Amino acid sequence: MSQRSALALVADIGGTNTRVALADGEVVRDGSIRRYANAGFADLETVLRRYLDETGNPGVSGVCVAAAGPVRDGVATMTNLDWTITGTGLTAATGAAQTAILNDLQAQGHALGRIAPAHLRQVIAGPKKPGGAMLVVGLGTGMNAAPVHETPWGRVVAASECGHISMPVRTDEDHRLAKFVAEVGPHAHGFAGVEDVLAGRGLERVYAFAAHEAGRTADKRGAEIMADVAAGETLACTAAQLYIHLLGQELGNLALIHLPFGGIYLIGGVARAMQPWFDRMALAAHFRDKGRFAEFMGSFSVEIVEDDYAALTGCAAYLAGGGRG
Ligand SMILES: Nc1ncnc2c1ncn2[C@@H]1O[C@H](COP(=O)(O)OP(=O)(O)OP(=O)(O)O)[C@@H](O)[C@H]1O
Repeated sequence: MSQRSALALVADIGGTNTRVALADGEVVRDGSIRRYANAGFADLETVLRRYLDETGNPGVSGVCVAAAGPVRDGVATMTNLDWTITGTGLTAATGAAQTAILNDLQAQGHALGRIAPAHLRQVIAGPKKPGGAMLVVGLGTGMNAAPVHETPWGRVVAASECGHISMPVRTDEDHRLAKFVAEVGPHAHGFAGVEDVLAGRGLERVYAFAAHEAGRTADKRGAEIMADVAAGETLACTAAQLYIHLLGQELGNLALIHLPFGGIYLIGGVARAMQPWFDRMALAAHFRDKGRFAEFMGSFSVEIVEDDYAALTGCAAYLAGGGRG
């Protein structure tokens, strides 16, 4: 990839929703963003063709997509959706010769520094070192994270699949939850990964576990659980407290692995839904609960990104920068 695109198509493909836009160089065109529910489409190519039809078929010379799944040898496999994305498919759907496929968290990493301050809200206070490493953590249909490093050769955003490492286990209750998630709860698959407790369905599993512990059976969707939390319903509050304990633990683990002194950024639908409860349910205390490293944990700032379209900005920046990093 060496050419710069005049007009590019950018897309963020989550497990539930796909957002599509046009970009002039590194700037997402005002008013061009459209959102599609994946359930209504057979594949990404159909979504992109629909978008281009709806926008009068503007010629695009480049396309960059951010996919919620691993990208290997230029092919993305969606983790929570039966779609595979290839450069050939993108060219066939859009006519663009220049294609790039990123993991969605990598795209989010390329957006950092380009997000309007009004879309950022600090949820754990701490210093932010200019030029320091940063970390993006996504809590949506899936969970993942990507470290962001500024180098003399430009920005490098490393891909990972850290949503599929073991969930944090600190207390006896966490042990029981891990066993429940791996063996008993909804969608049990013999393993209790971070995504299994922290993504959208993760919150629902944590709620099912709280019910199980109370000798009940309960099955509720995330938005219903959060409405119950707002209403002060005991089971939902117990689940939210456990969720925030796990989130704090895991964010602390990731901070110690990557040392993001430039800031930690939370994105995704579940992060935004949970955010009003972070202070009341002591996210910062759980984050800093690292024994003799408790004070050190004060070196990190955590912010929520309230812009649901930041990955599109990241795709545009990546493509305009020549597709490196
Ligand atoms: N108010 C809410 N309370 C709890 N969970 C919610 C709420 N709103 C959305 N969610 C959950 O957020 C998830 C969707 O988040 P988001 O829109 O960030 O997903 P996505 O971009 O499609 O997913 P991903 O990129 O992680 O695959 C779903 O699991 C949904 O259940």
